[in-house]
Parts: sequence; C-alpha cells; structure tokens
Amino acid sequence: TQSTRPQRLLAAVHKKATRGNPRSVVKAIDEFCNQNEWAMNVGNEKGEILDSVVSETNPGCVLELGTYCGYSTVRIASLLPPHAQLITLEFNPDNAAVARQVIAWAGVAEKVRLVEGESGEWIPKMKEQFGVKTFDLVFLDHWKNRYLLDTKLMEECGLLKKGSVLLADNVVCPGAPDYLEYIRNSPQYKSQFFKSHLEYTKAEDGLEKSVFLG
Ligand SMILES: O=c1[nH]cnc2c(O)c(F)c(-c3ccc(F)cc3)c(-c3ccc(F)cc3)c12
Ligand SMILES: [Mg+2]
Repeated sequence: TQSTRPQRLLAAVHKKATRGNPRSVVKAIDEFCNQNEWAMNVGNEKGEILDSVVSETNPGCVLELGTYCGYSTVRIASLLPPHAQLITLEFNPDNAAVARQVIAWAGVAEKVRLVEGESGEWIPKMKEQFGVKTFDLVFLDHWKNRYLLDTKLMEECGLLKKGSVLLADNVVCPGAPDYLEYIRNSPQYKSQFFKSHLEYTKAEDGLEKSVFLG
C-alpha cells in the first residue's frame, strides 16, 4: 500500500539521523523537506526563532498545540532544562504515531508527553490529568481558527501566569487574523512579531510572541 508523507519523513529520519541525537533528527527532516517533499514542520528559519524563545524562557512546563511529525517537539525538548516537561497535543492519530517514533529516535521521549485528541477537549483537563499548574511556554502550531479559542480557554482554565509566553506559528501564512487582533489589542499581553518565511519556501510568514501580563 502507498506510504504517506509523514511515513516517508520518518523513513528519512531512520536513514539519515543518528539515534539519540536531536540535532541530527532536525537536520534530516529539513533536508527531506528541502530536497524531497514539502511538509508543514516549522522549519529551520522559524525554528531558530523558536529555539531562542525557548532558551530565553527556560521553561519548566511547555504546551505544544499541534505535534504533526514531532519536528518542533524535538527542537523544544532538546533545549529544556532537566526535569522540565513538554506536553504536545495532536488530533490526527496517524501523525501522532509517526511523531512518537521521531521523538523516540531523537532520544527526548522522557521529556515529552504526546496526547492524542482535540485541544478544546484536553486543555480543560490539563490540571487534573497531568498535574499541570501553569504553562511557562505555549507553542501554537495547530489549526489557525483554534488559536484564539484555545488562548481564551487557557486563560479561563487558569493555565497562564504572569510571564507565561505564547508563541504562535503561521500568523501571516495562512494567517490567524482574529488571534492577532485579540492578542495585540489586549492589555493582558505584550506582543512582538518575528518576521520570517513559510517553511522551506520564500513566501512570507512569521511568529507572534506574546507575554501574558496576568
Ligand atoms: O495547518 C497547519 N498547522 C500548523 N502549521 C501549519 C504550517 O506551518 C503551514 F505552513 C501550513 C500551510 C501553509 C501554507 C500552505 F500553502 C500549506 C500549508 C499549515 C496548513 C494551513 C492550511 C491547511 F489547509 C493545511 C495546513 C499549517
Ligand atoms: Mg506551522
């Protein structure tokens, strides 16, 4: 039977990356997407901005909305301090199955909790199910018309504290206008736009970093 793009991406990781080496996994995926097939990983240009935000936040507890194949999961997990935890939500079970193997190959599985399901269903369960108090960093990279809904849901569930950082992918392409309108005009956030490019292309895109002021 025909393989899927995520399965072909995983095969490239197994073939080209060194087990236990997160940087080699990131490099193998970027090479696959530059040379073989485009895929919606955050990519290296936006990935370096993600890395800098993770490093400066030095988070103990991270939420990623949208795992896909685990590329940004591996980037984030490889920069976490010891004992820090990353919870990543993915609604597509086939993508989740590939991501689990990418995360395992990179050797970061003990820092990552991959949860299969809808963000709207799982965000309200974070405290009771995973013992989360608040998130220090949230990477929004799932479905553009869930960015605003899920941000309001995290506020309502008390999952953000003063200083929590939200980093949103694709705020230009495909864009999340309702999210940007809310987050840039809310007195509860201090926002900053990082201009970049759509992964593996010359098209414009960017990340929006927003600090919750409490
Ligand atoms: O859906 C996404 N989630 C997370 N990150 C994404 C991302 O980083 C992307 F670059 C794209 C993208 C953008 C432009 C394009 F032409 C194709 C795909 C998508 C996306 C947008 C609309 C869809 F119908 C399907 C996928 C996503
Ligand atoms: Mg994205």
